[in-house]
Amino acid sequence: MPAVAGTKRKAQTAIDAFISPKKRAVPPAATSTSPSSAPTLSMKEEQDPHGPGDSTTATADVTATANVTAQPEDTTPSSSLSEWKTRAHSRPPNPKHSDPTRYKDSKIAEQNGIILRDFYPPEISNARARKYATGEIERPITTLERTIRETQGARDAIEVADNGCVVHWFKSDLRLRDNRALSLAADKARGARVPLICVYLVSPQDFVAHLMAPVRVDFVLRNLGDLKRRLGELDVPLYVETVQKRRDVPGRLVELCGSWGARHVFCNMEYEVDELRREEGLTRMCLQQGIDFTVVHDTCVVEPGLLTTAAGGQMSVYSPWHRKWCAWLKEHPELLAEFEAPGRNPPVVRERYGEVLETPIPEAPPEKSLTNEEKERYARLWPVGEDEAHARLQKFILERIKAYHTNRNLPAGDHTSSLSAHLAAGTLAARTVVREAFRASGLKTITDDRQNGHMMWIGEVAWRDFYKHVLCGWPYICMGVAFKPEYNNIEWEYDDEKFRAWETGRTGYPLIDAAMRQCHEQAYLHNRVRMCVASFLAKDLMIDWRMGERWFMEHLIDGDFASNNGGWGFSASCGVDPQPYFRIFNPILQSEKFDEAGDYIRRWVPELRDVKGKAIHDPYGRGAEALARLRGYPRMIVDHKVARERCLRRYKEGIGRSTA
Ligand SMILES: Cc1cc2nc3c(=O)[nH]c(=O)nc-3n(C[C@H](O)[C@H](O)[C@H](O)COP(=O)(O)OP(=O)(O)OC[C@H]3O[C@@H](n4cnc5c(N)ncnc54)[C@H](O)[C@@H]3O)c2cc1C
Repeated sequence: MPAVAGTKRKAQTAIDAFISPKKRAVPPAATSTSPSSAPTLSMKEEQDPHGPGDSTTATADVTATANVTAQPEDTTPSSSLSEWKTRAHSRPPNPKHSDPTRYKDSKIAEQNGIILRDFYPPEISNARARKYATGEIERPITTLERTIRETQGARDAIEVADNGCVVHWFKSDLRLRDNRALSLAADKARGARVPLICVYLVSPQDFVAHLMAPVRVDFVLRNLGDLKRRLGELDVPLYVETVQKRRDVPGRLVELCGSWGARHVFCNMEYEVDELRREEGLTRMCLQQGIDFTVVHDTCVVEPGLLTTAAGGQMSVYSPWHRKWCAWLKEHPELLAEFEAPGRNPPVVRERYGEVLETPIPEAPPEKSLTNEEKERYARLWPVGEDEAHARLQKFILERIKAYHTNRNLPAGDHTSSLSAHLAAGTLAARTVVREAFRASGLKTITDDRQNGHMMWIGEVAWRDFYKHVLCGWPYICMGVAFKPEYNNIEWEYDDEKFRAWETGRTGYPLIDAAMRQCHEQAYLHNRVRMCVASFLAKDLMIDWRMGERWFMEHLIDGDFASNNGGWGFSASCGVDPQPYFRIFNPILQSEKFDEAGDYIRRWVPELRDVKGKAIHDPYGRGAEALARLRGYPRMIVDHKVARERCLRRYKEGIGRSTA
């Protein structure tokens, strides 16, 4: 990893925790210069012919390398449950997918829209998942880090062309301030007295494969508009292009670099399996074309892999991990140092790259577009841009962070930061928010003190780091299976009617219904109610948690694979450091405890607005039946007591089954 001026950074040891015992020989460095045609990423012969290593969601157990091509062709998206289920899968079956040592028989997951077979093979087998956990199969981050090391010398030898430029590739880091890769790119450009050019490639297939909600696509595109304007003020072009097939994204990037005379591309690392594999392939592919592709850690405060047990093992329990996270920051305060934003480009940029400066931001692809009404509503609710993100952060720190430890669990009112959409899109860095909250705390060190609002909040941001660390260490969670393999044997329900009641907020449990309706309206939910609705789907309805995981991704403005998978795993008890399976949220008690006065329910469930007192939590059971019936509020679709017993039985049976 290149060092960054003013911020001592060390990356290599970080990765040692993930390095598998197997080491490959160093391949000879390629030295050719500018590309004549766009290369594409490809698959090894052992890989799935239907998809490249990819995705932020139910991903393939496949590995992309440079120089081959393979990608799914058809990606017609579908968003409703019935569409998922009626979808015809015309592809001929792949015999490898019936190999039980690699893959499970995925019919149920496929038919219920959990595994997108247009992009990915079936979910992997438990035995194969364990091989990732032990490092027997090399983890994608290990492969990428190894490739970075192996190519370092050859990449360092590449010089900036006299009439060229340096490129920063934006992905989920849509900001100028405190952006590590952008800062490195700007440094390089300044040192060589050449312009900095920025690029963002819109990939509709990635939006579909990664289940990106239309509202999140809209948020990204609106942010790109703001980013382009801000960069434009510095004469830095932001080139945005839609690349229809995601397999063409790497090749197109290389092609653009060739046409701009760029021999250096910088970007920040994303930790989902597809992205790690794509970047690994790109590092080699670029080198073959004489381009130095530099991918660096940025999205976490403490990068994945740095924190291990005393014996060097991976950590899967949050509390001890968090204590280490705090200690690490005490020892390495430079991790909170701000990266410098880019300065003005030299005037030559207008002459040479004038056309790039003028390119527009494309519309959302049709399958991910919003109605005009939705566009206006979300633009009002979720203004974009890094200035907005910083203003939100400062307001939260000034007004609410102090009481965060006492109020954070209350969904009514405004007690949390609502910064998750900005952290997911990268308009704000996690490092920035931790630095600012720490500064405001007036404390000398960051601690795990849960009685202090500032520290409690920083601890929540640490959960975000934790789940990304888990994703790197146990990459099979990207492959359609639970963190805890034995929980893959639980018998789930696939009941359309009940799922529909859940997603439309008509379960008859007021808190659950309020939450789901808020999600439709705002594309956002408070953490407490996320846990409640997730627990209700998985434990009261016994519906496969992965259907809820998908639904969240397709509806949230802050959809983030690692945090979403972590949250669902926590609530359904099959994830990393979850609540025990026998702890089953009682939706009425949760309602009484966290929305005592019923304000949250009354806001989102208008049928119950006039219900008085405690009846708000259970109108049919507590004397408000006539009013609830009159207003058309449904009766409970399951009896919690009965559902609880069924859940305990199913979990026990599932966990007790063979885990092969
Ligand atoms: C089932 C379920 C699904 C979830 N899906 C997502 C998701 O797709 N994207 C997402 O960003 N968060 C997700 N979360 C975590 C959490 O609910 C949200 O981050 C939080 O509610 C966002 O609101 P806020 O910004 O006001 O958070 P604050 O309370 O202000 O917290 C500050 C930041 O810390 C991070 N954070 C807080 N809690 C968590 C947590 N439990 N796990 C990981 N990061 C956390 C977020 O980045 C958040 O913006 C999920 C939680 C559950 C239980």
